[in-house]
Amino acid sequence: AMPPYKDASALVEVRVRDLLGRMTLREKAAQMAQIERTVASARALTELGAGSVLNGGGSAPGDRSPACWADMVDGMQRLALSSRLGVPILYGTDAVHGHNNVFGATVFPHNVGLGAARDPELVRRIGEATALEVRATGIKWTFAPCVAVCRDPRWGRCYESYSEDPEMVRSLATIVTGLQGEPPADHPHGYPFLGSVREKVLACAKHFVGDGGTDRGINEGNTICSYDELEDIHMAPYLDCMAQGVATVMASHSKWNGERLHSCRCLLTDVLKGKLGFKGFVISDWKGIDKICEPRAPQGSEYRYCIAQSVNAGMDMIMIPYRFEEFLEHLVSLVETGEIPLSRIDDAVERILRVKFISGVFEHPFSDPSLLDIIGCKEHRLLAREAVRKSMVLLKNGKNQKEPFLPLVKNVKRILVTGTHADDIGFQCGGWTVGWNGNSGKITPGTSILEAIKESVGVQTEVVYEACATEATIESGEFSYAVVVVGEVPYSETVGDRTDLSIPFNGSDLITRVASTIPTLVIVVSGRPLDIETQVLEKIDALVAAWLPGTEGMGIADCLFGYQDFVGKLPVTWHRSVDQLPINSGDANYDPLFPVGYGLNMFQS
Ligand SMILES: OC[C@@H]1[C@@H](O)[C@H](O)[C@@H](O)c2nc(CNc3ccccc3)cn21
Repeated sequence: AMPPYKDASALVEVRVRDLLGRMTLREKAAQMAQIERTVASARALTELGAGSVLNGGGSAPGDRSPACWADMVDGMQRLALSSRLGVPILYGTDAVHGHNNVFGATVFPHNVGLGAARDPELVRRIGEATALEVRATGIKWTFAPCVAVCRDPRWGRCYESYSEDPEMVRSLATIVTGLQGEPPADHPHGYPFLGSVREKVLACAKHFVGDGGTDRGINEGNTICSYDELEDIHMAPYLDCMAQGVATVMASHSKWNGERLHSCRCLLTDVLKGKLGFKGFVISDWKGIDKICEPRAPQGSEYRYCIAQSVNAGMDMIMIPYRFEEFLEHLVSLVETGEIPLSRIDDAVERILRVKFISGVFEHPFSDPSLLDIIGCKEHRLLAREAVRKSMVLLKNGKNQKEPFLPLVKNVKRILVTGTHADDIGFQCGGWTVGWNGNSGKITPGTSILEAIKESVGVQTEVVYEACATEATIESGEFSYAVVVVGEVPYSETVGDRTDLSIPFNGSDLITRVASTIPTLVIVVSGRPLDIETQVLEKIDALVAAWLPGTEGMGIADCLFGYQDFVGKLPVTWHRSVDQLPINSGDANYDPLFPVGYGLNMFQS
């Protein structure tokens, strides 16, 4: 007869119990390992039975086409299914603003822009579209949403946070339902959920907990606050994710009052699994356990100790990603010596198997080619365009109260478009796009801001474009107005940590040169507020924060030319000077350049 764990009609917990009972200690330990795709060999997947595979940011197969991805994942699955018990892998990827590693995928605005749009239903629909594009490549798990509450824009991951306001972050946790599907009303609290095998993916709430609150915004740094503050500001969004049946949680590299999250039993086990009742599994971040021995010993050393500390603290799956066999030897040995109780291993594997059974991967282990052409489809790009439009924040509109500068007039004779970010898809997508840190240029199909402006103006209008307008051009006269598009180059994680938030590439200088002669709209393409000096702000006629809009630049033009009004409001404080940081709504003597919630419509000025 068919063993219960292979019986799709059996209860999940019955299947978990049956399979767990058949596994050797080594097979259990292997299920707790997540390895990188470049080391996912037949030995790792068939002989040793690693539980999960991921691609690190930017790591991609072949020409990174959708078909290439699906073939890769299916190939790995076939290897896993040939293991002794035929336990399929869960393949995970960072689809954090669309399926951003895949060439041709729809790239949505990063989270800070969605925070400006403040539309929970829109975010749910983005989750739905993202899930479909991820499933089209045979992948069933994304390391999203990041529910960080960013309290200091010097943090390199500020743009991955919806807002500095925990209530705003909580309201946008609806992406979990978009990604996973809506659990039934009687769904048990904390239990993982997945709606449809074909169209939904497992989500991962990250990074637990306090990643956005580190001192001076230092990535992987130390969040110094009381337990109440940690709970009220940084932990609150996890309740909303769990209420939607989020299947996995990723631990943060950061520390809380000096205690490293990756080995913090209190927060990972007593709070998350105990008090909050989380029944999915907790995964480490990339080489996250390697740092546990610091500062006593260099990261990556004392691996056995790091494994023991982390697993005993409640880590269920380790994103190793390269030292799999070493990990396996140590973990088996640690259980044999009793340094890690077998009951802890059984708890971890039970959680992992529970999520795997829930995900349907036992019944549907392979990709669904019929979904392939949904990647980057028109409908998803229109959804992204709507998100871009709703994320635009109008910060200045006219030099005096009576005459709004926007909407821009379409049928004018001649306009100037200039700035480093006017015609660069890579820049407008930001980090975690095709490459881990993102790139510049035509990295994937999309519409740049310049192309969107050209598409929107009248046929007689001459659009003059120079990345860095020369004096000769500026003085050549007859420009009805200029659009200066400046901002930050793409970055991710620590690479994005800044103490200086001035506009790169001498953006302020370009703005001043243009605005001295021509009526000027400035668009800032950035993952966070940048320094706008008073004299620059006074010189320009209008200012729009575009955040990191992704591939659908038309959404920006929709607002600039008045097809739709501006609805975006600041999700983060726009500081006057970095000397004020950290500065958050609710602070005493809160004196920002623009407060959280600020945003004009085009009739205001
Ligand atoms: O990509 C997996 C995780 C991601 O989900 C986490 O949010 C993030 O903290 C994270 N950082 C890395 C490190 N990525 C990396 C990429 C290229 C070279 C080396 C490391 C991996 N990951």
